Amino acid sequence: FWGHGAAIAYPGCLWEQRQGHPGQFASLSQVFCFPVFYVKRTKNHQWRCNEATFSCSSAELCEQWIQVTREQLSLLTNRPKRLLVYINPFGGKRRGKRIYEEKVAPVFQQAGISADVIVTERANHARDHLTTEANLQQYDGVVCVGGDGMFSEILHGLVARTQNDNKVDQNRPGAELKPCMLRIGIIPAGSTDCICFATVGTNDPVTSALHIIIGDSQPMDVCSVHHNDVFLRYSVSLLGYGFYGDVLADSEKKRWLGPARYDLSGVKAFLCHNYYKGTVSFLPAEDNLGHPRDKMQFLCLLVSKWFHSCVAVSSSSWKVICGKFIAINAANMSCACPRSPKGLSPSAHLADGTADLILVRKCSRLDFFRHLLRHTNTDDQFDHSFVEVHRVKKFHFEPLDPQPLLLENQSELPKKPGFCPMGSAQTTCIPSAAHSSWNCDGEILHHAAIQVRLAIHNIAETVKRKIKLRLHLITAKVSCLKALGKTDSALMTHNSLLKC
Ligand SMILES: Nc1ncnc2c1ncn2[C@@H]1O[C@H](COP(=O)(O)OP(=O)(O)OP(=O)(O)O)[C@@H](O)[C@H]1O
Repeated sequence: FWGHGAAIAYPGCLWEQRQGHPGQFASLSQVFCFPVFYVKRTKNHQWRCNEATFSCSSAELCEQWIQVTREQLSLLTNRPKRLLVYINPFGGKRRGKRIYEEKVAPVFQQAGISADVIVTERANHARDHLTTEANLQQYDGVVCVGGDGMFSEILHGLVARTQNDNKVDQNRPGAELKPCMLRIGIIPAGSTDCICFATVGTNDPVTSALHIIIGDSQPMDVCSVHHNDVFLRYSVSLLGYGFYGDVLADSEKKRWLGPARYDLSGVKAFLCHNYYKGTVSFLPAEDNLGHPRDKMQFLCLLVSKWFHSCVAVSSSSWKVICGKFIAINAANMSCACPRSPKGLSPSAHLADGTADLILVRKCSRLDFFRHLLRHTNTDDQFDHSFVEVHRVKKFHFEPLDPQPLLLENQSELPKKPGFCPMGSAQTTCIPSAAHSSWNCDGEILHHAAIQVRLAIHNIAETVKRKIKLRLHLITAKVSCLKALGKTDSALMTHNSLLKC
């Protein structure tokens, strides 16, 4: 079972089974069996839970197998045993609770995972609970049942809690933030679920549950967004000004429409064809971190980056671009979703300490349509004279005209009841036609002028963790075979696994 997937749970029971031969009377014989549940990869990156039944000729051998398997599984320390689950009952088509109860809870139970479930009662309930109340010591991870907005809420809660516990002031622009020790699992139950799609490759609750059970992990970069040295929010996927900001701002007024609101607001923003004047300045990433138009495969680049990151490469200097922009997008990850399987920036990486800054300058409506259309097919969306893309470590945006009214110490314009910003001394502005708003992972930021920098990233840890997991698997199988006296097979497994 190691070859095709990883064993996830086994009740370790023995039972009697009737055996017969075709055309003969079924004879009653005692066979000792034990089931092993394992992950099977199906099409489109989806995973399913399968069961294999192993039979042994004697009870002792069966017991021995169960014990050895149990011991080996207990060595896989990256698998969670206790989880804290937050369900947004209002995300997407409002099916979060049902999805969890019908598709996820049974698999967790089968894998012996205990879960404390909190169904949120208001926006930011999960964030506040994580920041102040939750006893995080007793959990191996936090699970988000909802969409990108809910994920962002949980991320903010966890990051804030980690900084508070480590006495780091997250509001200070240059603060060295501490990475979070707890992992966040995502069960897709929102409208777009872009973060789940970009990390797992599909929006399927059972697949996500299985990834959580076997302890898969994928570190991510987290960007911090400030306005005049005041902290606004963190971002892990998309920061979009202009087109994507306008789509979000309009779609928030149509929440009652469900996921269809994005289509309607998208068409409206496209027909409005607004452009915004301003200055973008950015610090380009080092050359060894690749370019957004590279066609290199994700994993190869990730590993090569890890090696290259050991070599000191001098940083370039800041670059400044002024102009009229239809869209300014910063993608921390590909931002792929079912409608745009390649995403906004197909070769953006999840944990390399950079973001891809995409500038779409003022162009005709038809040209912009051609650019948008390329997000849905295999053509290169950057291959237009009015589009430029840079891999960056930091960037600032300043609108040409200063924003009109700033109301000190008031909360940001509410996106929905109960929404309040993360920063302490917030300043608020009223959006005007000369300015768009920023779409920060699906949340609106009304400040046009922002400063963005990569705040947390830990690529070396990923690679280390993956190597460690592989070694565990090899040793587990070899020990199983040795325990059963199959030394030759153990040696063969050891050699063949080491080769791959
Ligand atoms: N009980 C609740 N009542 C109202 N709002 C909530 C509640 N729980 C969470 N929220 C808020 O709902 C917002 C949207 O939730 P979520 O991201 O799950 O769904 P979505 O917006 O439909 O999906 P997506 O973000 O993928 O487009 C989140 O920003 C979250 O803060």
